Amino acid sequence: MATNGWKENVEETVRNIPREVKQYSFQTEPIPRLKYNDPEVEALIRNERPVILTDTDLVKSAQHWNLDYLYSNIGSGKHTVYSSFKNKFLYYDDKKLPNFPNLVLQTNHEEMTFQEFTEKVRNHKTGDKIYYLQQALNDSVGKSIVVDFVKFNWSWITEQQKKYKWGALTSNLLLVGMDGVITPAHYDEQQNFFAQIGGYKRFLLFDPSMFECLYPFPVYHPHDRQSQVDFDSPDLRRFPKFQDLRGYEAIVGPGDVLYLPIYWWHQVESVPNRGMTFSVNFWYKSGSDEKISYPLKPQQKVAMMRNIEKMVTSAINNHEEVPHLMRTMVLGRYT
Ligand SMILES: CCC[C@@H](CC(=O)O)C(=O)C(=O)O
Ligand SMILES: [Zn+2]
Repeated sequence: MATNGWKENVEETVRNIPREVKQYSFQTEPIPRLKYNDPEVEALIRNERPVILTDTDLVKSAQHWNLDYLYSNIGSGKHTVYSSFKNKFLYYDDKKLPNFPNLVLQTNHEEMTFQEFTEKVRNHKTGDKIYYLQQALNDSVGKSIVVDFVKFNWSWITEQQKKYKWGALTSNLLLVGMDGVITPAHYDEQQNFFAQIGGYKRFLLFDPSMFECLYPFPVYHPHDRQSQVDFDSPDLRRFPKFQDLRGYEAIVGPGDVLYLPIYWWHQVESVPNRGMTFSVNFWYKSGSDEKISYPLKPQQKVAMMRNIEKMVTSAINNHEEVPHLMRTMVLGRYT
């Protein structure tokens, strides 16, 4: 069975790819790339610092997943597929759309079988929409996919979950992207072991303290947790602190697992002209801090700001009044 890159020299490829990816206005430094049993790994994960782990065999049983194999084996269930005329797939929460009836969305999503998705990919011509399948792996998939899934290195990842006192595994998202798809900068409220199965992805990561440089949409907005800043053409009048942004960067290839800490911002780009990408993420609820220690960590301040925004929005009972109240509270008083 053709494997999609597991036979390549991933180390050498990830060393050479940086020349192929987009350059942005901000500086980045490399994310450490270590063997899973390197003594440094534990301190990095315990301190919620990102690290790329090699040789975990976490998803080695899926090394043969490619379009043909999934077409023939994933079954006839429906999958959520996002489509866009551009390459950016800015996430939105459907439940918050009613607040913004005039919001222009760059993408929309539809349910289709993997076979329908494959047809769209195979018949794609320049100028057509591009597609990004993003589907939680569940028991609707075919038997051989279940077998591959069961053979993931669950003993290793469950050992990590226990060691770092994380909460429950909430989902495994299967991500199948066409060449060059981009998930713009956002943060998630879960710990994430991001496993790359096929193709190469470039990760740009930013510490939770970069919240003030990335200007997320309001909590009640469909694009909650996503940055308002267009990295390709930043509006520095509205978002001046974007000029102070500093980040981390790395390429992940087949077999790599990125530990993506909760609340860390990330932008993810399928490396252009290297074909489709196949990934599975492992999202875990974060553990509860035994005791609060001061000063608070940046991620704790983000959680606090989110709670304040949620409380104000709910108490004032009209999201259109929130901006004025927030400005009244801060301008001229805390500025
Ligand atoms: C919907 C999730 C997309 C993924 C990024 C990517 O691979 O495009 C991500 O952001 C994450 O795993 O947290
Ligand atoms: Zn994410």
